[in-house]
Amino acid sequence: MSPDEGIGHKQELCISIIIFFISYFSIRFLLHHLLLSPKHHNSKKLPPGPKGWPILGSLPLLGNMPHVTLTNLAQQKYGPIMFLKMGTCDTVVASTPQAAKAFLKTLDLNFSNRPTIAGSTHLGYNSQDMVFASYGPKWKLLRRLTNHHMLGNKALEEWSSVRQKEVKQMVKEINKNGISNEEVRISEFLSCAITNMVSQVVLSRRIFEKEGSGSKEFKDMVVEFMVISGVNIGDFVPSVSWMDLQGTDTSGSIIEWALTEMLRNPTILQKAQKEIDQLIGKERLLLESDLPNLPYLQAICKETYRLHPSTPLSVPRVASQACEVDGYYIPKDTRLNVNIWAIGRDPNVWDNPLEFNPERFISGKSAKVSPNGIDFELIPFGGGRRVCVGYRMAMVVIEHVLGTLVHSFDWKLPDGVKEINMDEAFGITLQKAEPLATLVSPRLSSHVYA
Ligand code: HEM
Repeated sequence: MSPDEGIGHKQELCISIIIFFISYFSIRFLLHHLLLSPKHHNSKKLPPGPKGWPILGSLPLLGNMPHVTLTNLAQQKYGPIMFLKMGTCDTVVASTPQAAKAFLKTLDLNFSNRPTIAGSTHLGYNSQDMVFASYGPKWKLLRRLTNHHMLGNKALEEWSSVRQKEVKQMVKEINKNGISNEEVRISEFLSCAITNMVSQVVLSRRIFEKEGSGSKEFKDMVVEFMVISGVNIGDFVPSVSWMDLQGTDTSGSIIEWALTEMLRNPTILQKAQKEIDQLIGKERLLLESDLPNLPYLQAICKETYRLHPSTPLSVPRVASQACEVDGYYIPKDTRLNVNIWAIGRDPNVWDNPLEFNPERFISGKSAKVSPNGIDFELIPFGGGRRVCVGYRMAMVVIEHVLGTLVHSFDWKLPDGVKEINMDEAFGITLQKAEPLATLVSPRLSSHVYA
């Protein structure tokens, strides 16, 4: 190589390096300021939040337990109102009672619609059902009819005997397992009984004659519905909406978590049994009409809603108009997720938040807190005008079934099992990763199980 050729090569190399650095920093600048940074929107101040990746935004950050990741991000870095790019969608997450109240009470009307998501398209008859229907005359009519015929106070009372029959049938079936010393997988009995209660109200017939494989498939379908109603990657990145990226383990419910907590804390179980024994003795099953006289049972249910809410990120809403919350700008069409799980574990609200302690709802500052959407520190059913329409029925069924199970049976772990796995399953509904399996023995007079 001649000296001239050597100098030429060096110049080419220098120019290539300069071009590389200019391109690198230009692309970084563009991605950072135009695509990724959620800090400003047309010079208005957005709530703080993670920057995320091109196209997918913050989705890769969410991991297997989005409610847990979002709680950590809020508590450790970004605060109660957090803004994220989820794929191509602007999303705001409310993680404290005050933040939830700002959206679900103060700005309730502006957030009274739900976004169009996979659940609404595939299982909600193209957003024609009540969960996803646009806020307007049709939704109002559906809510009125549902309250009148199925889920309002009067209708609830009219269907009471149907629910109690199902509970009796369930007790009978569980007792058969108890007598033969077989393990009881409670989630399957619960799924069968509760599905039958709802199907008789909605379809005028029972779906399952007895607990079995059919109930498991139906439960899987319901769980899938809950999963795709919550956070589905395809909802945020339309090009992958045909993929079902969250499968989830199924089964589980508030009642299963409550029983699990009581098995880990036998004094709570015994106290609940004593309360019911003192009220009704051992010669009959618990009735729904007994529930108002069982404050400790009610406190156990509230404590379970707090620590193990079934829809940890609620059902999403969407901003109909741009608005302002706490000095932050929220653009039109921003999705809202209320992190119900984070609110239930907020250390600024709850003393020893990770401890299962029903007493906190008996006396002290939380004694009067109700889960019906009024007190924003405990909102398992959401709040505002789109609060869960089934909350009254859910609360009655949960208290009645749980009370009946602890009154009717003694519960113990199978021989050799020392600890219960408390892991949550991968997914957006709060299922137990490992279904509760126990041994039961009857504790009432034998004629009660006949
Ligand atoms: C433990 C049981 C339940 C929990 C934790 C629960 C939770 C929720 C939550 C968090 C929402 C969203 C509320 C919001 O946007 O603020 C919701 C909505 C809804 N829930 Fe429930 N729910 C339960 C049981 C039920 C039952 C038993 C039914 C009916 C039989 C029901 C029917 C609905 C409907 C139709 C909506 C949509 C309401 C609307 O958009 O107007 N839920 N539920």
